[in-house]
Amino acid sequence: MSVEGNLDRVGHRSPRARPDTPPRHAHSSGKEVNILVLGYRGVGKTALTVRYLTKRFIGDYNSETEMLYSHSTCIEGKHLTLHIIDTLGQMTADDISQHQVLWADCVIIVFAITMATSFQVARTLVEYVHKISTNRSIPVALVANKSDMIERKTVSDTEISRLCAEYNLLFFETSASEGRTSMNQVFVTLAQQVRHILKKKEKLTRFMQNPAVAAKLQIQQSFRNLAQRAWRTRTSTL
Ligand SMILES: Nc1nc2c(ncn2[C@@H]2O[C@H](COP(=O)(O)OP(=O)(O)OP(=O)(O)O)[C@@H](O)[C@H]2O)c(=O)[nH]1
Repeated sequence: MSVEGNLDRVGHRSPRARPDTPPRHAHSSGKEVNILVLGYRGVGKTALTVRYLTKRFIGDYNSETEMLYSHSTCIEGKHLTLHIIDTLGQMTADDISQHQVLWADCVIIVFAITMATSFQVARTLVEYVHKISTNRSIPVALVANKSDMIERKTVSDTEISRLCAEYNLLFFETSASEGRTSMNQVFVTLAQQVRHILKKKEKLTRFMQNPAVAAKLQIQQSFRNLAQRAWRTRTSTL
């Protein structure tokens, strides 16, 4: 297998095993990005992951094992390691591991434009990921794969747009069999988004740690406490 960058296949699981404890890679460290690939069976999760990593479309993939890949790359001039879990196809949200969603810095949800069921499952997966990750904003990409089979398309653009708008999803149309550029866009855009979110968080932390800001926040809090105490005294005397 020809390999782009430094691809290290670090592990795989036994047939249809549920990996409850994904490997620990530093969460949002800025140097490592954890990417989870979800979607109904046969939509092309492996094909598009392998296409991104190796530039190749093999056509026939082993569906019995879940893979974890570690891939070194350079994005916006920074060296990053992408850890990618290519999951076994999900039939319902019950097939997703909550631990994997919590492990992920970003999620790719794939459906095939030729398979209406895969879009319905994608919606369920989007809802599940949204529910599990409410406290941290993680970028989620919806990927419409098999765009080379446009004549057999059964999912409407209106449905897709509605879902993307509802959950603020990034949207990509891809064909693992026809080209690699679109795969690059998916993985690179997500990694960039993760880095931007991290940068914003770091900026906010630095701002909050500034002594002048801390003092100002403390004064504001004291005023708030005073106001609350005064309100409590007034209501208890009424
Ligand atoms: N025409 C076309 N076929 C594709 C494309 N992507 C994947 N396939 C084919 O679709 C089939 C399923 O692809 P996989 O990558 O194994 O799909 P998967 O989602 O990983 O499947 P599971 O592991 O069973 O969940 C294979 O026969 C692929 O060759 C695509 O973009 N276009």
